[in-house]
Amino acid sequence: MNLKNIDHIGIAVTNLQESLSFWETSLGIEPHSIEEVAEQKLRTAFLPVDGTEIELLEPTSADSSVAKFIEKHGEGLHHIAIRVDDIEAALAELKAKGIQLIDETPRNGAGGARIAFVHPRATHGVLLELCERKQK
Ligand SMILES: C[C@@H](C(=O)O)C(=O)SCCNC(=O)CCNC(=O)[C@H](O)C(C)(C)COP(=O)(O)OP(=O)(O)OC[C@H]1O[C@@H](n2cnc3c(N)ncnc32)[C@H](O)[C@@H]1OP(=O)(O)O
Ligand SMILES: [Co+2]
Repeated sequence: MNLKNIDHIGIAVTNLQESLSFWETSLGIEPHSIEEVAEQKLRTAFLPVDGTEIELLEPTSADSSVAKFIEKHGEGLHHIAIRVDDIEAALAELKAKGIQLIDETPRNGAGGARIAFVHPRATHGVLLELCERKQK
């Protein structure tokens, strides 16, 4: 499988503005994009950190998976995203190996990315996102 860099690290937050103000005022990192991703029922902000990014995730609905996560675990680290060249090929390879996938076909992510998740049970406790994007 042709894995690239850690594309981003997702952090679940209850209030995007308050969380952003920490990253901006304390660390001096500005978001390069803030976007609502309707399909995932959330709003995201992407903050660049030397070749990778922090993705803040604020749920926009009580039945969003991020809302459920915060309800159970509180705010905090939610997923790690690894960039791949060819997401269909990566998913086919994992499926052939019998790995438990959440998405067998890609969904729409932020910034035009195509994304798919591997179940935390398969990865020993980490929600893993595969992410294909044209450019960054
Ligand atoms: C915008 C986009 C982008 O980057 O472009 C994004 O990032 S979207 C990011 C937000 N979207 C997503 O996360 C979509 C994919 N996620 C999902 O489908 C769901 O959240 C699941 C991961 C399947 C969890 O579903 P649900 O909460 O209904 O199940 P559950 O609570 O019974 O959890 C099943 C088991 O997984 C664990 N679990 C749940 N969420 C976890 C997480 N984020 N990291 C690690 N473990 C996690 C639970 O503790 C539980 O463990 P035990 O079995 O040991 O009790
Ligand atoms: Co993500």
